Amino acid sequence: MAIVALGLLQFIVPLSGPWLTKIMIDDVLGLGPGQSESGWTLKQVVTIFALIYLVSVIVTYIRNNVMSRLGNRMVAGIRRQLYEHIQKLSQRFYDSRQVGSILSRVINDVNGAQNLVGSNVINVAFDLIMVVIAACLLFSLNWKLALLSLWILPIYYLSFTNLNVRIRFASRSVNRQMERISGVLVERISGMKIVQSFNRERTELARFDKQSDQYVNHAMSAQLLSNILGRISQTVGYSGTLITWSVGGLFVLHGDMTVGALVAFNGYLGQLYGPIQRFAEVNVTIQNAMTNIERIFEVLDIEPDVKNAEHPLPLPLCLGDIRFNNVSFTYETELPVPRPNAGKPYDPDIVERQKPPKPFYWLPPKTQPDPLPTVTESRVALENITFHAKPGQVIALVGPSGAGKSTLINFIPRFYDVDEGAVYLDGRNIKEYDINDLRKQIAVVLQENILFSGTVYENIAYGRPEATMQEVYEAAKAANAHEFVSKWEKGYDTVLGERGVRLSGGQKQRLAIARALLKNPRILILDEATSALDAESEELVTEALNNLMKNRTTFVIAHRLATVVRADLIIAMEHGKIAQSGTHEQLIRKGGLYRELYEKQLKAMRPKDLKEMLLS
Ligand SMILES: Nc1ncnc2c1ncn2[C@@H]1O[C@H](COP(=O)(O)OP(=O)(O)OP(=O)(O)O)[C@@H](O)[C@H]1O
Repeated sequence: MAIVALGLLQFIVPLSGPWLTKIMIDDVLGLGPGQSESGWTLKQVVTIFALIYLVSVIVTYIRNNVMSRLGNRMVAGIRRQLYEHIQKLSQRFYDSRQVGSILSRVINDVNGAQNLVGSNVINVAFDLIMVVIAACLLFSLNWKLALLSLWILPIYYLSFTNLNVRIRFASRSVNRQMERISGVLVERISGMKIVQSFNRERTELARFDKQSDQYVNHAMSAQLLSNILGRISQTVGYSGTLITWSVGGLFVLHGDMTVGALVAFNGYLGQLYGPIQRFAEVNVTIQNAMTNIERIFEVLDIEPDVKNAEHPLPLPLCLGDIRFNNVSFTYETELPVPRPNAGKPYDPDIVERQKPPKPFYWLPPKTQPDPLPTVTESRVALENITFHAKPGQVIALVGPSGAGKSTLINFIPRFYDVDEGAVYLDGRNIKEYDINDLRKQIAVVLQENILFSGTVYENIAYGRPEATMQEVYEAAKAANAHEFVSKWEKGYDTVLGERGVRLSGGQKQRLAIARALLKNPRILILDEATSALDAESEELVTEALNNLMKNRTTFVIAHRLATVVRADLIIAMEHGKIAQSGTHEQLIRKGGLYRELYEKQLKAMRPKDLKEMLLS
């Protein structure tokens, strides 16, 4: 409201200027008829001019401030909404996108959208009102001259209609190309060790150059079109002014118009053409921002596929009884495909520019972004999985690589939902529970654990920020992490992560175990560390894990025989199916996949570990 009021006030200056000029020339300077009756003095006119200028400066200052605040707040709101939304999306969303490309939407597209929200659109709206008022005033001053100077506007309209759609297409390519650049860049920067160790810097730079060049090409096409539009509107403006001076001059010479009226007419003509030209200039920014907004909505429109039931059941505390009933699951990954008839070999680094379908538009067309063509690649990962984990049991998942072990554990915290069959927790379908409550009961410790930048304390208390210092110490002690943390000068206030202390694999793992312990979950999901740890670390980690597993239903992707042998239920998987299940003794007796795996691992074991395992 305030902006509109201020915007309206701002009209006073440009609109009253030519009118006062007319009074100045015709009445005060005495160049028009009947000047003696109007009674305007030079002092009065100059004072009004001065007042109007002063108001203009103040109003513009306030308006710009209000607008930038509004723009920034709106953009911050959009960014928050986007982040909130992508947090709700399941792993399916993250499977088919690069981190950099998601980042590009949250950072680059939202920034682009700010250009629209920040200033241009509101200015354009005011400018449009200004154009209408200026046109009315032109007609009131001299309708014949007004008609003459307005006839060229359709040229502008048609060029705008036709060039704009092309600018929009080019802008879409600009943003898509930026997304490709971000995708590759984030991947390569996070994997810089690999790039450097394989001496691939030059190749990577060449790839970056290729992507960048394409970005420049797209951006240049958009700017070229915009430049053409700008020059057309400039030509329209100049032609209008030329017509006014030549025909209006004749009117004045024949006494059909006063000098003041002609000058005022030209002033208003400036207010008519000015906004049109301004619009042409900011057009590329606006079109770009519109495509940024399209892309933000593309993400916001993705329906989360893992979501709460309409009336979710609260789950304050669960027993941890888990039953998989005939669960099947297929990964569906969307892969880009070459555009049909593109005529060039497909290059994943390059976004080809799409051309608008029609050569000529009489009306501004509504264009939707053409989705990039993809093929869906399906991979059956699990078939008919049925088993029962009783509260407090340890379930060991074993099997060759790619058998489906990690996929199986993803359904318990609902990182994905099953395609067929169901997972039951304490006798009810897991989908019936409130998803936040469900996740409160589960802790996940993976092989490659992620710690965030922040202090040791913050990392351990990540799942329970309200935990007391004492609770954090106890969790760290049980996880065998207290000793190494307390040796550091700043102890639990030591900053980890990007600009902080780097941790060894074993230390990371123990902090992740402390984080899980503090959460005190009923269900635990573990992906055991493999050979990455040295003997001493492994011993400490194993002890920590044993502490963590006590009295919880534990699913463990087991790499160590000691865990497997002691498990209450061993599930041996192969090609997405359960090949065998039972206890160690049962499965050894039966023979088959499990015994083969067991014997293979037994041979590879260190004598010390073998002794330990047999004694335990
Ligand atoms: N995000 C994904 N998108 C598509 N396919 C996937 C995805 N994750 C896993 N797969 C496929 O599903 C199958 C099972 O994979 P999964 O990771 O569950 O096996 P795993 O037994 O845990 O293997 P590993 O012991 O090597 O970790 C494999 O064929 C794998 O290629």
